Amino acid sequence: MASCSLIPPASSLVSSSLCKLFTSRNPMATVGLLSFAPKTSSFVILSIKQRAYHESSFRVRSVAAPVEDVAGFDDMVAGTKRKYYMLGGKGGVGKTSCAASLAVKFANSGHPTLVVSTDPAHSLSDSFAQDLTGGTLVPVEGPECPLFALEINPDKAREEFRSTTQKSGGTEVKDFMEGMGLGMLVEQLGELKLGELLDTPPPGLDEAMAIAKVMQFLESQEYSMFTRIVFDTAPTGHTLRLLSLPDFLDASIGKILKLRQKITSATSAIKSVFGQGQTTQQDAADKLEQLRERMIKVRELFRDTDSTEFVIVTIPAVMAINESSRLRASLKKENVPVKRLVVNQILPPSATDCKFCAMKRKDQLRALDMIQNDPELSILTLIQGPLVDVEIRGVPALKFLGDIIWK
Ligand SMILES: Nc1ncnc2c1ncn2[C@@H]1O[C@H](COP(=O)(O)OP(=O)(O)OP(=O)(O)O)[C@@H](O)[C@H]1O
Repeated sequence: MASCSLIPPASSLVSSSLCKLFTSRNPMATVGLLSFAPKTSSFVILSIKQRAYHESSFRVRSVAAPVEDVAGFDDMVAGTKRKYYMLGGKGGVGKTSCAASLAVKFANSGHPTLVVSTDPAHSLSDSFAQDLTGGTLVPVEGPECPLFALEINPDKAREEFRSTTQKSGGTEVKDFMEGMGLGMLVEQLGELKLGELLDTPPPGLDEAMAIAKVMQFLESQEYSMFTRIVFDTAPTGHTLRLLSLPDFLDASIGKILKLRQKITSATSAIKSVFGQGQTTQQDAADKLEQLRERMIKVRELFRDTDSTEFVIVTIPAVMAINESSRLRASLKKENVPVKRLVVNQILPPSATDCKFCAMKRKDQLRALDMIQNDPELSILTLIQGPLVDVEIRGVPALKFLGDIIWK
């Protein structure tokens, strides 16, 4: 008599069907699945037939792409190791409301939590209905466990950095170097146009510097208590540019640092008479090196599947969904882990729709259908957030929204 006993981890539907198929062909066998290699879609089956073990391997032609096993909020809240959640998407879809509600939920679940905004148009203060401005840690009143907010002003972060690096372009150094016959190096320094870089920064630099600033904070003792960090990021375009920025900065800062190496090793005479000039040059170079290192950390943080998750927030509208699909594709290209898609502002069910609501609902259903057929989005765990009839402001409202969305 055929029997099919599965050896863990063979517990999926696919493996159980496969065992049944195997036993129907080998009625005298007792089988178990030994392993499954998703890349090659190969199964190895162990069977016991006539008191002997046999191993057979199968290649399955088409296996549906395994949807990543994502549990709900339980999975997000489990463990005390620090985890980062970045919420991003098109402007106005509800990123801040979702980020703030997630932060409240983490805090109410016992995690000392930090919610950070790196969006130049901050709305955390509006969302919490408390003044959280100032660029430093501000406690949020209301949740059961400590919840702090940090609104980083990207302009200020850039200005701070700029004031130190500017010193390196001082005429004293240039004159001195001309005098030493190193005019060529001065020209090269000029070509780097560091001042201009900071006056008209490439898109994404502001956001990158803001996140770099957060990384700097997070290294300090004061921040060591936080086990959950939620980022309310800038709208999609900024996020995408931010992701490609570290490579650009790495290259340009690398160039500057190489030049510094040249200058400092060019002649020991420069070192001995550089005096103040050398110190400022050194300060600026150190600052640049620090920025470069932080950029690398930011990039690593975004790609660390163990500690970081990027949650895409969208609404059931064609334009927003198209943008989310592009965002997901770009994040995938950059190896940024994405598991969940929040579709916010879905019309709640109603028995008596007015004409406007009926049309709107039809439109939303069409958009939701698009998600199911979108190769980038259909694989994500879908979280539906209802459109609520009051503005979401303040901790009680955020708790209410969080309890609906983060389950
Ligand atoms: N599910 C919802 N039901 C009702 N109103 C909502 C919902 N989600 C968000 N809102 C409201 O929509 C507005 C925009 O939300 P929010 O500021 O969170 O969006 P955002 O994506 O962060 O915007 P921005 O890109 O401008 O920063 C706010 O007034 C907020 O209260």
